[in-house]
Amino acid sequence: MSTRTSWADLAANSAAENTLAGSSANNGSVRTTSAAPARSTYVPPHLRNLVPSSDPPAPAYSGPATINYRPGYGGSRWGAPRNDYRSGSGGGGRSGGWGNRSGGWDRRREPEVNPFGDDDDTEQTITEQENTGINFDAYEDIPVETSGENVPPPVNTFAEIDLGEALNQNIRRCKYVKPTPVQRHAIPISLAGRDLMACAQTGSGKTAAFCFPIISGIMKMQAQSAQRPLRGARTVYPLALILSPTRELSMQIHEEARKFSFQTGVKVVVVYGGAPLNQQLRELERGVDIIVATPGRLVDLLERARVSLQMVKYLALDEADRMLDMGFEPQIRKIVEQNDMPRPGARQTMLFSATFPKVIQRLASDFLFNYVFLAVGRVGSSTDLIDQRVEFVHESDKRSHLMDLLHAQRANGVQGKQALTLVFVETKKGADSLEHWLCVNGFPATSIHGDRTQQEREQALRSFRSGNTPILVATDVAARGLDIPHVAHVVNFDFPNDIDDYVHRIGRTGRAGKTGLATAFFNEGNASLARSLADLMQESKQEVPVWLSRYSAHSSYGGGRSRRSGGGRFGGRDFRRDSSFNRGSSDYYGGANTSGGYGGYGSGMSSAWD
Ligand SMILES: Nc1ncnc2c1ncn2[C@@H]1O[C@H](COP(=O)(O)OP(=O)(O)OP(=O)(O)O)[C@@H](O)[C@H]1O
Repeated sequence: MSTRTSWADLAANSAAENTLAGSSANNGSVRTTSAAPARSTYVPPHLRNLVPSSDPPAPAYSGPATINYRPGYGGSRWGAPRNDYRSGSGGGGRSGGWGNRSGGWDRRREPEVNPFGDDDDTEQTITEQENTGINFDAYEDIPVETSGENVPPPVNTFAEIDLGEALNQNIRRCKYVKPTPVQRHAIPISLAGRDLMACAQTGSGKTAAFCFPIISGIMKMQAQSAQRPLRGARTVYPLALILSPTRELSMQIHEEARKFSFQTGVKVVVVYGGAPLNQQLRELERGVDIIVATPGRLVDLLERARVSLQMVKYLALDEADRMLDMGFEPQIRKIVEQNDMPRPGARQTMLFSATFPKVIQRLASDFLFNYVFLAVGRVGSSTDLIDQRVEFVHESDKRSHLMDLLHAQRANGVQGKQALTLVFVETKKGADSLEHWLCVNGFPATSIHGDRTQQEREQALRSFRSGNTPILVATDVAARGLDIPHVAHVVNFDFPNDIDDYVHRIGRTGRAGKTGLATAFFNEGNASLARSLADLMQESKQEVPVWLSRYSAHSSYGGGRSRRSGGGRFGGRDFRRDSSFNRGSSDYYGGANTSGGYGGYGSGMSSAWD
């Protein structure tokens, strides 16, 4: 089943929806369950959150509930202003109104920090503007494809979905007036218990699309007083696992999930490499329902038997194509297949990304059971909210060209806290060197890459995010997922080796209905990507320079673009519909079926474009 994504018409109803969302959620399963006849296992509301989510008693602890990753470290190493921004920010502020509610994940031990109130006022105001001034109508014409058996229909409003009152409250606090297209489709599919492979453009709200069903599902489990097994003294048993490829993205997902789960009784903990393990262990010991993790640190915790995946009901892979490419696949298989995690079908699996090459789709189907494929927009396409420019620049001219761009920006008043510039380079050394050069030339810059310490990486991001250092030079470590308001310009100083990386990089701007600018420096060295780039630009209604068309005419698909082929204009996105994968591929399906039928494409499968 499929419908055209059309939610601009909902704008007029948004106020009514805000009201309705609350009342609808009152019918949610939390209440329903507590009123159910079988009361032998009834736990009074005031004790429900005392059912520990990990066995050992909490250690004495008086600090904040969140990991402090905001040390007072300067932004740039090269003389740009040092920033101690937010040094005075603390709790309080915006807890009024909700402070009396009886939620909270573990009130015995410490009060739940209000994630809506612990940032300074400036950022709060920015967030509100972000979401209320949002131009999601820009997505109105995006085609949506769903395929799979009995696909649950999309919703038009949050009020139509039974997410639970506490979560609905948080959605209102986030100022999310209506669901984005991917949310409209993905949330009902996940709430119906179906596995999902979802592809939607950068900045289109995928995080909430997988977080909401997980949080809502755990709230229901808690209301049913679902007990976790007796366990080893220090092992924790999360109910959901969210994996992401970078530390910073995991931290961001954690922050988002904490907001969404505020006062729901659902506890979210993040674990990632480069930060002290002990601190993360202590956090886990205080209780965890949802664990957000980078693969390496999670493997470490599994090997130490500090985390068991035995109780995992929900598995979400953000940036799923990256998680399953050659770099990460062995670790993901180890986590998902070689530990005690329930098999596909016994858990619910959700895979999300803006890009999903077919080879990776095929691999991913190992992890899924009778799943729904959802594509909002063309798989791997970029949003036309991003104004894409490509300039032919020889290697030796790149710096002076960048300088010209930055001077022009300055002259046009496009700079400062409201207009951040993100510059992507290929190598860590290149990032250091360009950062230095920019600073020396009067453009405050900082950098993020894999050779910087975690503290430095986080400080660089903070300094950029706050606008104190309005230029960030980055390797691909910052290419995916990061949601930084006010990134006005993404510069591909070095063109990436894969067109999908280009899609993710430019997707750091033009998010959530806002417009953005992306400039790429292109030269002979990138010729193999000319066709992929020209196609991508055309798809997103961009003007393709004549010289690029000429390059494109002489090049074959490269850098992953060929993976997009196979299908008509809007067809062939779900690899199961692609004849090259189906014809003569009985081995593949046979193999999958013998191991439990994962990924099969049942006879009742349907697919449609609107
Ligand atoms: N329903 C909504 N209404 C308003 N804003 C929303 C809504 N859903 C998400 N957002 C905002 O949109 C922005 C982008 O969301 P998100 O980071 O989840 O995008 P994404 O699709 O995961 O992007 P990427 O592919 O880059 O990872 C965030 O700032 C988020 O708060």
